[in-house]
Order: sequence, then structure tokens, then C-alpha cells
Amino acid sequence: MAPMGIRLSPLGVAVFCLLGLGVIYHLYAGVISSRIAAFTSKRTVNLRDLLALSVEAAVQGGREVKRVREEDKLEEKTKGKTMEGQSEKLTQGDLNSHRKMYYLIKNTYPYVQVNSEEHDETNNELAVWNRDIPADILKSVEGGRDVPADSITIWIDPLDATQEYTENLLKYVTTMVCVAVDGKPVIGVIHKPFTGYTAWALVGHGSNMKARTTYNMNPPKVIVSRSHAGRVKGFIEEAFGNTTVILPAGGAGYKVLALLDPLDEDIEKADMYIHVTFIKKWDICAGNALLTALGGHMTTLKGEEIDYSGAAGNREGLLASVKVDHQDLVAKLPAWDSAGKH
Ligand SMILES: Nc1ncnc2c1ncn2[C@@H]1O[C@H](COP(=O)(O)O)[C@@H](OP(=O)(O)O)[C@H]1O
Ligand SMILES: [Mg+2]
Ligand SMILES: [Mg+2]
Ligand SMILES: [Mg+2]
Repeated sequence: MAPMGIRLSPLGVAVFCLLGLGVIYHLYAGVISSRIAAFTSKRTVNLRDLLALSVEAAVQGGREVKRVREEDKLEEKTKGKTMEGQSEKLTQGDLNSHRKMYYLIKNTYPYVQVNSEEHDETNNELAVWNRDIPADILKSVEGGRDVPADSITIWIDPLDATQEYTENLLKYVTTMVCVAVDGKPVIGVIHKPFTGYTAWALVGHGSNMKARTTYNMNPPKVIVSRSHAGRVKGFIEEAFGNTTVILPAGGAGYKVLALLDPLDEDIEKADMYIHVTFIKKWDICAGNALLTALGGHMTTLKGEEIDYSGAAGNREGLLASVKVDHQDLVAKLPAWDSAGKH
């Protein structure tokens, strides 16, 4: 006998339980099945699948970035200071995009290391990847190779050029995903949420981007940061003379696209990208992969390759070029002092 004289029918209880299970299954089926599939499958990841997932993550994150801007709900905050003492901004665009991108990848490959610029452990998204491979990827990447999951480090920048996003300079804004294998950048995706343009590359397999046919070095047009410039102007003029054209622009992703042959009208053209202040691997890894895939180079200002495993920081500056003798450019640069001279 139930309290207050109510009799529970066993059949009613069973139907109620079944209904409850049905609701739970309906809500979590995608996540549960992808987790089970992930844990029972062998611990290797196919790079073509990962490329398609990276494109999807960048596009879905980009939708959040665009929506927050259009609804004017940025809720701009300061999350700390850069090493140079500048305030680092954070908006709802960064956070919503992070949640979409991070959980879409994590729910698909829970055992892969994913490093995002942003963090939000409290709001797990039930995002599930539909496993669709876009036609342009199918066309240029045959099969793709499988790599051990523990050799992979994924870097996510849910919103690059947050400063410019808050100033409504939207052409500079991108979302980025990079996959490094044994520390080498192998997949790069840079997506422009406000034009819908996505650049992708899988090193050694293909890209939807091309390098330009010519790059001018006499003097070069050098693209640099507009909001974290440091002493980049003097550094460049010392290397290439004071007739060098210096092009200040926002976003590390945007600046790499400016070195390529963009189909998007809204991107300037530059011959070289130089950065002299501190920068993080989620800002530069996707661009490094794209440049590597297209015969370009991105190194520190000493000409060394950047290892995209381990800690996020790079304090050795950045030099990116395409179709020129990169080490020859390095040799022209002034002596590099990462301790703050520049
Ligand atoms: N000195 C510095 N310290 C930390 N982050 C830096 C930096 N210089 C550039 N960045 C980051 O690199 C990206 C491109 O910067 P810039 O537009 O100045 O070239 C921005 O990423 P986010 O917008 O994702 O934070 C910016 O925050
Ligand atoms: Mg960034
Ligand atoms: Mg960012
Ligand atoms: Mg930031």
C-alpha cells in the first residue's frame, strides 16, 4: 500500500519506467553511442575524418560567433593580462564557440588531447558529429592515413581576433582548428564566420587553397599585428629597409590567409607575416599547417620549427613566408632577443 491510500499498479510503474528510459535514451543516444563506438574501436584516428570534423567544428563555432555579434550579446570581460601587460578580452562569442567546437571534437574522440584557448567545464554540450565528409575533401583526399590517437594534439581557437570582434572589425575574425601529429602541424582549418569562407589543408594530401604565383621581396609588404605589435616596425625596417610596406591587421588566422590566394574579396594581400610579441599555439598552428601544405613556411624568428605539443606558449616570435628562401629571410632579420628587446 502506497502512502495516503494510493495503490500503485505494477503495470503503471513499469510503463512509467519505460517512458523515463525512452526520454533518457532520446536525449543522450547520440553521445552514448559515439562514446561506446569510440571506446570499443582501436585507438587510431583517420586524418581525413579528423579534417572533416575540424571543418565542421570551425563552422559550428563560427555560427555562434556570428549569432552573438548579430544579437549584440558580447558581454565583454577581461580575462587577464598578456605578458606585455595588455588586457585580454573574452566575450560570449569566444565561450559559445568554444563549447560547440571543443565538445564536438571531444564527444567524437574522447581520448584525444584537445587544447582550447577557452575553458568551460560546467556546460558540457551534447554535440554529435554526423560523420559527413564534405565533397571537396572526398575529392582531394583519398582515404587519409590512420595515426595513433596518442600522437595527436588538437589546438582550438574558438574566436581569433577577439579585440577586433569587440570593435566590430569583423573581417579579421576567424575560428581555427589545428591537428598536430608528434608535434608537427598536419591539419589546418581557418574559417571566417562573417563571410562563410573556410580554408583547409591536410599536409601531403591536399587543400582548397592555393599559394599566389608571385611574392614581392623588393621591398616586401609585411603584415603585422594591429593590437599586439610590440616593436615590430623597427624590427622590420632594420631587416628590409624603411621603404618596406607594413600592413597592420587583426587576427593570426587572417594574417596567414593574407599570404595566400584568397577567394574571399575581404582579405588583403601580403608577402610576409612577422610577429614579435608572445603568442600561443592555438593562434598559429592552423596557419602553420596551411602554409606547410602549400609549400610555405612558418618558424620562429630564429628560423626554428615550432613544436605543437606540450605547453601553449611561443615566445620566440614568428616569421611566415611562401615561395621564397625562408632561411634567407631569417638571415636578414636583426638578432632576436626573446627577453623583451622587441
Ligand atoms: N603578446 C601576446 N600575448 C598573448 N596573445 C597574443 C599576443 N599577441 C597576439 N596574441 C594573440 O594572437 C591572436 C592574434 O593577435 P593579433 O591580432 O594581435 O595579431 C589573438 O588571439 P585571440 O584573439 O584569439 O586572443 C591575440 O590575442
Ligand atoms: Mg587567437
Ligand atoms: Mg581566441
Ligand atoms: Mg584571446
